[in-house]
Amino acid sequence: MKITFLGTGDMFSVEQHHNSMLAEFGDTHLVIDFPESNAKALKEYGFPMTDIHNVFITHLHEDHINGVQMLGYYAQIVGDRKPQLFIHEELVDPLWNILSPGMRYTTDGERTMSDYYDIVPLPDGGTFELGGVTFETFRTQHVPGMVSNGLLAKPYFYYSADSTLDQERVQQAAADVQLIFHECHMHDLVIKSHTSLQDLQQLPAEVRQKTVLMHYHDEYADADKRAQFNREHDLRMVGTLESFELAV
Ligand SMILES: Nc1ccn([C@@H]2O[C@H](COP(=O)(O)O)[C@@H](O)[C@H]2O)c(=O)n1
Repeated sequence: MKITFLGTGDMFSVEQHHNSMLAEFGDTHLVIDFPESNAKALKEYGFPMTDIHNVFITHLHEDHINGVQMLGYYAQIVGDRKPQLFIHEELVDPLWNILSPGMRYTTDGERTMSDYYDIVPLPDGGTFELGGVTFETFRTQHVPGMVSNGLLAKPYFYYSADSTLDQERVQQAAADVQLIFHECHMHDLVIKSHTSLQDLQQLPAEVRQKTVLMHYHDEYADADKRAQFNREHDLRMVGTLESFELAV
């Protein structure tokens, strides 16, 4: 499995793309979240947007979904196939509420969400399969009351999505995967909906060594700054368009 980060920035990032990850495996792929910055990242990476067929949506903060309208239109107007959207069942209607002002009315009449996307609604803890890989979803501790999901793909990766640290879950998953992709705001303060470096440093050394930090603020858009961080820590930061090869 080849993992490529299409973006690693947080909500306020202007110097790097918003956080999103592409996993390529067998003859298929999955993109986690679809910010508008993915269009540029995919072009830079050389992956045509018309070839994006599978997207998992973690939650509905704008920086994770503000490219979903473009993807739907692009697939229909330039491409020839609707993308599948894997999404928690309680997020389907709220997502259409966000998209519909720009997508309901067309020059060919009214449209619904299923005219643009093949929706795969997932229950709490639901799983889905693509290319022989099972993806297990789980609720994350992001903002109280808000539905937000992470992803576990054994034996490949754990993806925290946006979350405070769920230490028990991370430690349990670490035994089954090669890498833990975990959000980390990298500010020297407490943000109640996100994870700090200090939080992640509480993980055992063998878990930290598998942990890759994503979704951080723009100070670390600078590659030299990340390289210095990576030299000084046992967990490491990933940069936009950086890739990892994960063995079966
Ligand atoms: N510096 C920051 C950045 C974000 N937040 C809170 O995080 C949530 C949005 O994060 P996403 O990346 O999911 O869009 C939201 O609850 C913000 O209030 C913050 O408090 N400080």
